[in-house]
Amino acid sequence: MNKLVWSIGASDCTGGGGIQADLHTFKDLGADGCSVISAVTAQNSATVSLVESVSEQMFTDQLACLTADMQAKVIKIGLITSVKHVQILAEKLAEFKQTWAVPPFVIYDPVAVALTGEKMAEEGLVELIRTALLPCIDLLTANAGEVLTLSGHALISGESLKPAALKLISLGCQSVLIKGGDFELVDKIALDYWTDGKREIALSSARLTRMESHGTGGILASAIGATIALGYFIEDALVVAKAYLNQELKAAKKLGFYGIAHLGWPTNKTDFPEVVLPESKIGYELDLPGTLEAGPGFASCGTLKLGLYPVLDSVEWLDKVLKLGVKTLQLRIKDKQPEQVEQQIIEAIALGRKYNARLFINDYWQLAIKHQAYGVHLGQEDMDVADLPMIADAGLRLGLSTHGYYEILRAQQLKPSYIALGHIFPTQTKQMPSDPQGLSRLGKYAQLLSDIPTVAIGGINLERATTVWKTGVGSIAVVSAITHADSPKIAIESFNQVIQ
Ligand SMILES: Cc1ncc(COP(=O)(O)OP(=O)(O)O)c(N)n1
Ligand SMILES: Cc1ncsc1CCOP(=O)(O)O
Ligand SMILES: [Mg+2]
Repeated sequence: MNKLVWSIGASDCTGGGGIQADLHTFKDLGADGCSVISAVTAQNSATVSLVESVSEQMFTDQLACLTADMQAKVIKIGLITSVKHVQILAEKLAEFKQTWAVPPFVIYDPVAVALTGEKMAEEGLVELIRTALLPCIDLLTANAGEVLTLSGHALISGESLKPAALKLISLGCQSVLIKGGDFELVDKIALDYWTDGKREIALSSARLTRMESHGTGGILASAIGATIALGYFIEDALVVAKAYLNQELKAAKKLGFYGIAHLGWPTNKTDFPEVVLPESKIGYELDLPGTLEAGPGFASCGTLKLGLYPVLDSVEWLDKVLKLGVKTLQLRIKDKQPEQVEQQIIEAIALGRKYNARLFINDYWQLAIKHQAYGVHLGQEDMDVADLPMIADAGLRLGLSTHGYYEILRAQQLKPSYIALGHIFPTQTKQMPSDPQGLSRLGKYAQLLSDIPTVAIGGINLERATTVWKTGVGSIAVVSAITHADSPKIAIESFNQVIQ
């Protein structure tokens, strides 16, 4: 897999920022890195004493040499001090996007654009960045000063973030992350806001500072780049990068000057940000769309380990597996009108009660409430339309599907009864819009969710069950491994031997 990130920017002799910190971050997160140096800086914590741009020829040749060897999956741009370099870059990025088999994802962290006229930037640079560079950018990561310089919008309140980001998008970049590292809209909270003009994401973390804070924005952008190069969606990359930076900032406190600990992939749940829900104080201030709100949570399943979890499409199948001792199961009937499934739901619930089993109803949450089911399972799209407080008030358990870090953190805020993680392997049972996540990601998610029941789903069969179980996940959900088995009885017994 190509997981190459190019860092285009300046050398920072402290190693705390610039190309040095970028390459270190890529490697630390498991991506590969190359660099194109635009300028060399002599600086320390007190001053930037000299900045020298490299020649146009040197800048162009570095790009040409790298292109000849291997195209980048992600290009991360940092400090660019020369008008000529911006022109070359804009031309080259347009060419890469048109001619490469896989167009690169381009991130721009507009270091020092707020310092025009000083050592870091030539006259006319900002205007050219606005008109020529921004249209080539997939993700602009900007702090308050950079937002002001590039968009003319001052960030004075939560409400001011969205118009500023939309202004930047109107200049041509595909999406914007406004970083809250250098301004505080909410007491003691570092709030990051992302939008592509359609979706919006806000992430909050306790504000952390370090002795020498230059370079943190670049590290965040590099961590996003590395994570995207590894194949994560943008929303997951934002979450992982913020967790990575939090981890670094905490450790750097102990390291002192320029301290960047580079502690690898973040796994500690206290480093991960909270997803801001629309119905929350900050959500209102940001005017986030949607109705999700953190309530008191859903009834508990009484155990962290839900064990083998067959997902079945008829009452006959439920009856068969209940007789074989299954204790967690789901009725999943797709694409029928409620009146067509109500009788089966009634019978399923009665069977679940008879066998004292944890029976979840997929999708039909109103019928599940009406007939007092043990629980409901909902997907991401279902969550937007279902009345979650009503499900909680009725005392039903709730299981939620998730497909990555961002959805997991958002689901966690809702305090569901379990979180499903999928799909893990290729599956024939359902058309999935994304690639399978694999065991390594499953292990990372399971580690993060050690205090809530987790369920792995998608393409899990007997051969794969042992490695899945070793990730620490609390349950294995299966469809075809039971319904296509020569003997469902032997299949269930064999799964139960793995899941102890
Ligand atoms: C245990 C479990 N995990 C995931 C799913 C998938 O739910 P959803 O995303 O709502 O998709 P459909 O099942 O409705 O197609 C599930 N059903 N059960
Ligand atoms: C419903 C669902 N959601 C994610 S994968 C999946 C199907 C799992 O079926 P199988 O166990 O046959 O791969
Ligand atoms: Mg569903």
